[in-house]
Order: sequence, then structure tokens, then C-alpha cells
Amino acid sequence: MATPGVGAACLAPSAAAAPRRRAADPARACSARPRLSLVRRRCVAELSREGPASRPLHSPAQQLAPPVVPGFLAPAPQAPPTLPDAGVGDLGPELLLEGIVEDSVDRTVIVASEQDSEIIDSKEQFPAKVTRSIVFVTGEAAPYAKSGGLGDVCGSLPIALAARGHRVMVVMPRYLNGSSDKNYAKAFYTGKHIKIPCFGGSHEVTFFHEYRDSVDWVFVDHPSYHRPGSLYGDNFGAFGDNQFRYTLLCYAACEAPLILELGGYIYGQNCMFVVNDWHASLVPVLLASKYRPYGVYRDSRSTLVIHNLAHQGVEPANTYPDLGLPPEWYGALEWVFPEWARRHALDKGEAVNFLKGAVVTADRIVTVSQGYSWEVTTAEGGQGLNELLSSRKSVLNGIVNGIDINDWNPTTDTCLPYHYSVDDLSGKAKCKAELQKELGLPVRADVPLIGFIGRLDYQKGIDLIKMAIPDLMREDVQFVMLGSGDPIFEGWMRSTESSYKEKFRGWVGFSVPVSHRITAGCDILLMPSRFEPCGLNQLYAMQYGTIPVVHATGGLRDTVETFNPFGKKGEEGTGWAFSPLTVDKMLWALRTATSTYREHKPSWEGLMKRGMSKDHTWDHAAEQYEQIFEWAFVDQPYVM
Ligand SMILES: Nc1ncnc2c1ncn2[C@@H]1O[C@H](COP(=O)(O)OP(=O)(O)O[C@H]2O[C@H](CO)[C@@H](O)[C@H](O)[C@H]2O)[C@@H](O)[C@H]1O
Repeated sequence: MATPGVGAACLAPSAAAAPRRRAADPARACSARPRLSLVRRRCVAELSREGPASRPLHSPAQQLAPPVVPGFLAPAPQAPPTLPDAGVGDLGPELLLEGIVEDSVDRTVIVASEQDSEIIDSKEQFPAKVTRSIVFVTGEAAPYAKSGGLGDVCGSLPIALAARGHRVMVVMPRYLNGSSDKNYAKAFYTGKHIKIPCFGGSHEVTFFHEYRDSVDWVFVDHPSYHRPGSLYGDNFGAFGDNQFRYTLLCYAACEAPLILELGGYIYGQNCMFVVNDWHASLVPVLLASKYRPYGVYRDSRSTLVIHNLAHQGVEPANTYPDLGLPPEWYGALEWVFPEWARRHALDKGEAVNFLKGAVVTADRIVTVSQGYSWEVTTAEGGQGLNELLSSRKSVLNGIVNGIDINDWNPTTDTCLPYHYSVDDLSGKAKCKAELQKELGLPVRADVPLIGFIGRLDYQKGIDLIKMAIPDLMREDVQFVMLGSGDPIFEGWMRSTESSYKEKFRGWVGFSVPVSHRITAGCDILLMPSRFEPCGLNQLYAMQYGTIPVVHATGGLRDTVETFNPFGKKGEEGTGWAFSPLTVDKMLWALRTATSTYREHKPSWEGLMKRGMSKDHTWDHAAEQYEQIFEWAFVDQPYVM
């Protein structure tokens, strides 16, 4: 059955206005649902151990009920969930629930039986003080699709928030490119599809779903996500229809909480949308221009997370009508290039800018480190958005990323030949020897092995490495680089390898297992990034006892403390953060690091252990995100 969805709802505002007002009550009723769902989720987790995960939690009567009207008119479910009869005996006494209600304070009350009622304080079960429905919207999330750090964060932060008690959905494209298709094997068609009115037509997208690690992973399916190449482009550059592809994603993400009954229940209108980078930036604009004027999503808020300001989703101004937004909202996306950036005398520099749209309509803005939250307000770091971001300073915060320590843990990492920990570092030396063997470098414990992992991009300072290599290769060091991107640098890596066969290896490509082995096997990780909103590799390095040598910028400055042998409590620091960004300064930092490695073994071990002992988990960051969400809900929506 075709679903009217946003298309029908938004194109006929007058007709839809009345039912939308009627939908307000069920929406308020929805506000209690997240906590109900948490308890239900625990049941699902238990049930899935006993039998098929797809076993419905709603009663047969509910299953036979006529389908609700989809789109943003969807009414709230009428009845609380009841547990299925079958299998209940296997579930253990704590799951023999007769009903779930909410008391007047912030607690979930589970009525266990008539004789015995038990109050479980949700704060004891889950660390979050207030639990919410959170909808992440992103262009990528690991392990489904990853091109860089955005994928890592959107693959792990939602899980951390769900573990703290929130109901979390992640909406992203279902990319099928031949090699990553298997990643979506456990995602099933939800039976929901909507038609999106944009780009001069009505485009049907369908929704797939997988419930994993207590998170609802929702994949938007459309033929434009099915093509060879990487997520955003191929050998010929960025895909020409990226604006179309991510417009679809944003529309679909706005509809998903209203129409998808995940685990039996929709998320409803009381959500926190977490929109990541430009791919998701149309979401707050849509909320403001196409939903709230009709009474929908007035109880929702949005947080824009800026992972990288360098990519803003800018296209010519004449594409605005394609976006399906009301004409009077043009100003939200309007972008005028400065004169020096225009191509010819008649070019007026007029464009639409997705990220700018989110900067002016989101309720809160988060950058992925505190240092970067200041840098984006400066002319040097603001990439043209600095004045706008400065004007929103009161809602701009920085939160340093965490890392997924299930994935990045030297004691359990399945990509490593040997394991090690802060208490027993012997496995790290073996990992180094194995890596040298794998790369065909001389197997020597005494030579410092320096690594680089990352996109071969101007941001990452590859040109500095290129300039420094002749000097560096005169020293007794080994250097391995893993990266892909700019074909010029890919070619340079290959030719440098043939010039310095005994010392340099350039691995051109994208390989997650190799990145783990390099992180573990190297002694030093080099990150001369020109700017770095947060950086994850330095966090992975510290977790693996590999010493980061970084340019003191953005998140690198926030997370790497320069080694100080004469600190108050003795030796201090976890690496070297150098500044300014020059070849000489970088070489100085590398030489200081390599001589410490050779001549001051106990200091080196101290550096390793301090890095490994730091808490890099998501726990702290997740708590800070919760605080931001709370502040957002205290305020009215920024654009009503
Ligand atoms: N060739 C390759 N093979 C295998 N793995 C590779 C690889 N190239 C890169 N990676 C992996 O991709 C990730 C890169 O993450 P970063 O945070 O360093 O940079 P990125 O610029 O993509 O992210 C942006 O978003 C993140 C998340 O917020 C910010 O930390 C960052 O500063 C910002 O630029 C790491 O997991 C790294 O191991």
C-alpha cells in the first residue's frame, strides 16, 4: 500500500490542519512512552535469547487492528504492551510482568504480580536522569557504512546513549555498492514506504530496520544509494546528485519517528533529532518549515553535531525549488560566496548551503571538541560560517568524542595477532614485530616505528609529511602510512615506498583491520592535521599504548598532553602536541619523541601507561550530550 507520508501531508496544509490539531493529544500521550519502551526492550532482549526476536509483543487483537494512518497524523497506540503467553515461563521471575505504568515522579513502576509489586527506580537501572526518544540522522554509521570518523561516532554514540536508558533510532541510507551489501543482511523491510515531493517529482523511499545493541537502526532505501564507489563519490569525484540523495534522507528521517512502529510502537513527536554534518542538515529546516507550522513536532528539538565544517553541502541557488521547501524559507539556506570565490565577473555567488540551514534552525549546536567549538567562531576556522556560529554562541558547545572500546581494545581486538594491556605490554612488542613482518620491513625492536592513518586530504596535513620525508628518512626510523583519497598523494605514497624500501611503506586503500594492526604495532602515531574537529586516531593510539605526535589544534590539543619530564607529580603527559604547523616543528616533535623512545625507556613506558589508563569511553560524553538535550527541551524550539 502506498503511504501518503510527508508528501500528502505537507502538500495539502489546509486539509491537514484540522487532523493535525487532533493529533496533539496522542502526541502528549506519547511522552510517557520512552520509559515504557525501555522496560519492553529488556523483555525483547530476554525473549530473543529464548526464541525468535520477531515474536510480537502486542496482543493478537492489536495485530489485527486496522493499520494506523501513516505520516505525521499517526495516532499514538491505544494500549500498553502485553507480554505474549508463549515462552513466559522461561523468562525468569523478574519478567513475569502484568503491566507497566508510570508514577507521578520520574520512576518506572513495574507491577510484578498482585501480591508483590516492585518499584524499580529507573536511575538505578540506567544512568540517564531523564530518558528520551533520540533520532540520529547521519550519512554513515559503522559497521554498516564508514568513510571516516563520522561513521565511528554514529556507530557508537547511539549505543552508549541507549545503554544509558534512552530509546534511540539511527536513520541512514541503505548503501548497496557490491562490497558492503552484506552489512545490511540483518535489516528487514518494515513494510513502510513514503513518497517524497522534491526535485520535480515524487520519489518513493522504503524503510529497512535492524534492532541491534538496543538501538533501532533504520535504513532508507532508494536506487540513488545503490551504486559502486564510496559513500559520497567515486574515482571521478563527488556524486553529482548528493544534494538529492541527502534531501531524501532528511525527509525520510522526519517521517520515520511518526510512521515506523519499531518493536510495536512509533517514536512519536517528542524526539530529540541529532543531525550530523551537512547530510542531515535539512532536518531542522524541515521541522521548522514543514512540520511545526501545522502543529507537528512542536515537542521535538534538534541538535546539530558538527564533525567537520569543511563540508557544508553547497549547491547553486537555482536548486532551491528542487528541495520542496516553501519559497519564503529560502533565506534559511541562502549563501553568498565572497567575491574572491566567484568564478567570473557575472557570477553573483548565490548558493544554497545545507549546513548553514541547520546552523540557523537547530536548537543546539555541538562540535566534537571544545577547542573546535571556539575555532569555528574564528575567521581562520569558521569556513565562512564563523559569524553565524558566533551569533549562536549561547547554544554552541563542544563535547570530545569517545571511542567504542569494544571495538578498540588491545586486550580483545580480533584484528591483532597478540593481545596486551596496561599491566602486561609484552604483546605490543610482538604486534610490532608482526607488523614489520607483514609490511616487509626489517624486524627490529630498537627502531621507532611511526604510523599515519587517515584520509589523504588537505585537512590531514599530508603535504607536510611529504615535505618532511626526505629529512626523516635520513634518520634511523621506520614509517608506515595507511590512507586513501587524493590521487596525487596516493601516487606519492607508492613512489616514496620504492625510494625508501627499507624504511617506508605506503598502504593505499581503506582497511579497518590494517588500521587496527598499525595502531597497535607502531610506537608513534603522527597527526599533523591542519585542523581537527576532534580526531579519533589519537584516542585509539593512546588506548593502544602508541604515542601520539600531533599538531596542537582542535580536538588534538584537547586530548593530547605534551610530555613533561618535570611535572608537579613527576613525569606528565601522553604525547607531543606541536605548534605552529611547520615542517621544522613537526620534525622537532618527532625527533624528541624518537630520542625519548631510544634513550629514556622508563619515561616511554610511563607515556604509554598514562595514555592507556585514560578513560576514552563514551560514558562521559554521553552524559554531556544528555545535558545539552535537557537545555534544548527547557527552551522553546529555536524556530517555531
Ligand atoms: N585508509 C583507512 N583505512 C582504515 N581506516 C581508516 C582509513 N582512513 C581513515 N580511517 C579511519 O577513519 C576514522 C577517521 O577518523 P578521524 O576522526 O581521524 O577523521 P575524519 O576526518 O574522518 O572525521 C571527522 O569526524 C570525526 C568524528 O567526529 C572527528 O573526530 C574528526 O576530527 C573529523 O574530521 C578512524 O577510525 C580511522 O581509523
